[in-house]
Amino acid sequence: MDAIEVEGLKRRYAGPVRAGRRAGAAEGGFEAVRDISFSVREGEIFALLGTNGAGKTSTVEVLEGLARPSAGTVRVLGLDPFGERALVRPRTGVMLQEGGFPSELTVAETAAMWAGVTSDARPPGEALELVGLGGRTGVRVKQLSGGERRRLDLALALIGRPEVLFLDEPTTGMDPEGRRDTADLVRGLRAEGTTVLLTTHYLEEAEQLADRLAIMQAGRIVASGTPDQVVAQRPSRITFRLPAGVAPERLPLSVPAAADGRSVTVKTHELQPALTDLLLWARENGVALEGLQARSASLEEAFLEIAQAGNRPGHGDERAVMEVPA
Ligand SMILES: Nc1ncnc2c1ncn2[C@@H]1O[C@H](COP(=O)(O)OP(=O)(O)OP(=O)(O)O)[C@@H](O)[C@H]1O
Repeated sequence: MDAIEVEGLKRRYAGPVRAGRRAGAAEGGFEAVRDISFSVREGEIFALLGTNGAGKTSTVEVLEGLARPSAGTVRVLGLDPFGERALVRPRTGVMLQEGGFPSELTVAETAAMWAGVTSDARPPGEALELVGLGGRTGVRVKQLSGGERRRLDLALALIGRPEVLFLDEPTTGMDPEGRRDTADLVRGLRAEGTTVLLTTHYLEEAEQLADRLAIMQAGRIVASGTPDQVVAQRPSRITFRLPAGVAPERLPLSVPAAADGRSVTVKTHELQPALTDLLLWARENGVALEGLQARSASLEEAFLEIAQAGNRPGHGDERAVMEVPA
C-alpha cells in the first residue's frame, strides 16, 4: 500500500462559470482538478508543481480531508481522508498556505496551545528548535517576519509526529538560508520514514528534494516521474558564437543548429555525439567556438516549456501528456 493514492480525482467548485473562456469551465461550476491519478510511496518526498491556478492546492486540500472529491478516490495511509477524518488527521501534519494563528500569542504559547490539542505531541520546544525558532520563543506571532511565520507553521505541522506531511508552498517568503534549512529538515524527516507531499514554486528546490514529482497544468497532470526522468524528456542545449566569416550553414549536418547572427543554439537529445561532432568539425576547420557551453535541460526549462505550451492559443482540453512510468 502506498502512503497516498489518488485515482481519477476531480474537484469541481460550485457556482457560476466566470467570464471568459477558461479550460475547465463547464455547466454549473469550475473543474479545478480534472481526472488526475498518482501515488506517493511511504517515506518518499513527492512534489506537486504547476503554474498559478493549476490545481495544486485544490488537490492537496482533498488529500488533507478538507474537501470531498467530486469524482475519483483518494486514500491516505489506506484511509479516506474526508470520510475517516478522525482516523487520518492524527497521523498527518498539515502546513497550509495561510497559517492564521492568533497573532497576539507568543511563538512558545502558540506551539504549546497546538501541542495541547495533539495526542502524543512532540515537546513544543523541540519542534521550534527543529525549524530554527528556538531563539524566538518569546516573540509575538504578529512580530514575526513572513519567513519566520512559515517556520512556525512548519513547527506546528511537525508537533504531532506525522506519518504523512503536507507542505503547501512551505518556503514561500523564506530567505535562502531558511529554504536550505527547510530542505535539510524535510530530508531528515524522510530519513525517519515520513512521507512528504509538497507544493512549491521553487523548481530548483523540487529538483533537489523530490524523489518524484508531477507537473500540473489546468487541472491535469502533464508530466510526472523522477526529476531526472522529467528533465530527460527535454533537449540539452549547446550554445556558442561563430567567428565572423563562418556561416552557420557550414556546421556539420548532425548538429541541429538555430542561428541568430553569430550566436548559435543547438537543441539535442544526443548531447555527447552532437558535441563530439561539433568539436571535431571545429578542430578540422580551425574554427574557434566562442563562449561554448553545453548543458542538460533543467527542471525549470522543462517546466517553462510545459507552461508555455499550455498557454498557446488554441491549446484546449486535449494536450500532449508526458507520462514517465514510475
Ligand atoms: N473556492 C473556489 N471557487 C471557485 N474556483 C476556485 C476556488 N478555489 C480555487 N478556484 C480556482 O481553481 C483553480 C485552481 O486553484 P488552486 O488554488 O488549486 O491552484 P494552485 O495550483 O494551488 O495555484 P497557486 O500556485 O496560485 O497556489 C484556479 O483557477 C482557481 O481560481
